[in-house]
Amino acid sequence: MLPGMSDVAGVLEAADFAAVKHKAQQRKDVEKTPYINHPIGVARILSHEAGVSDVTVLQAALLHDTVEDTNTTFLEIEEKFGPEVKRIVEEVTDDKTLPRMTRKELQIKHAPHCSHKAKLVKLADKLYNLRDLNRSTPQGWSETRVQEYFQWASQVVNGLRGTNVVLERQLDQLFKERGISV
Ligand SMILES: Nc1nc2c(ncn2[C@@H]2O[C@H](COP(=O)(O)OP(=O)(O)O)[C@@H](OP(=O)(O)OP(=O)(O)O)[C@H]2O)c(=O)[nH]1
Ligand SMILES: [Mn+2]
Repeated sequence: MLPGMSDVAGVLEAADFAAVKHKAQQRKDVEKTPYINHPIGVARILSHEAGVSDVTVLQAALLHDTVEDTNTTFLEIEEKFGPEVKRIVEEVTDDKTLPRMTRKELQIKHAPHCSHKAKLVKLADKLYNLRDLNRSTPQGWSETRVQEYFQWASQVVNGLRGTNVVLERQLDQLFKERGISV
């Protein structure tokens, strides 16, 4: 964030940056929802539900999929938003050069070692994606694949516990509805 920039301006700067980066992308649902709805929704869960007001966390939430899913580099994030935001985004970024199963296993393995701020972003990301799965099934996903995503997400969330009571309670309710014991 540039020196002298207010908190509100800094958050809007991240929202604008993410919107530009994700502009050609859509969600996997039938309506082809603009991808930017997801990072904005994740930041909103943190501010409106989890009670998070830390600007670096809200910025990282807005930016959390830019490196993973667009041509954005960590250097770009660091130069524009500083080392702390860059570090959080780095912690929540999967290495897309790895096979999908490996990436999924690594998320379970790495979750307990994330910083508190990265854990907040990861919890809100999972909560948004699980609610989204309940709202609309992504194109090409079977009911089994949806259930497997819930199962996997519960394992990641188990490594993120003790971070935010509200988010964890919301997630536990969704797992319970799917018959997943946590
Ligand atoms: N539920 C849902 N997810 C969608 C939709 N469109 C895109 N996604 C994204 O798809 C990812 C989950 O799909 P997977 O097949 O499991 O993972 P992959 O894309 O990384 O291979 C999530 O990425 P992510 O945010 O990076 O989270 P993560 O699950 O990879 O940690 C999620 O944001 C949609 O319509 N519904
Ligand atoms: Mn995400």
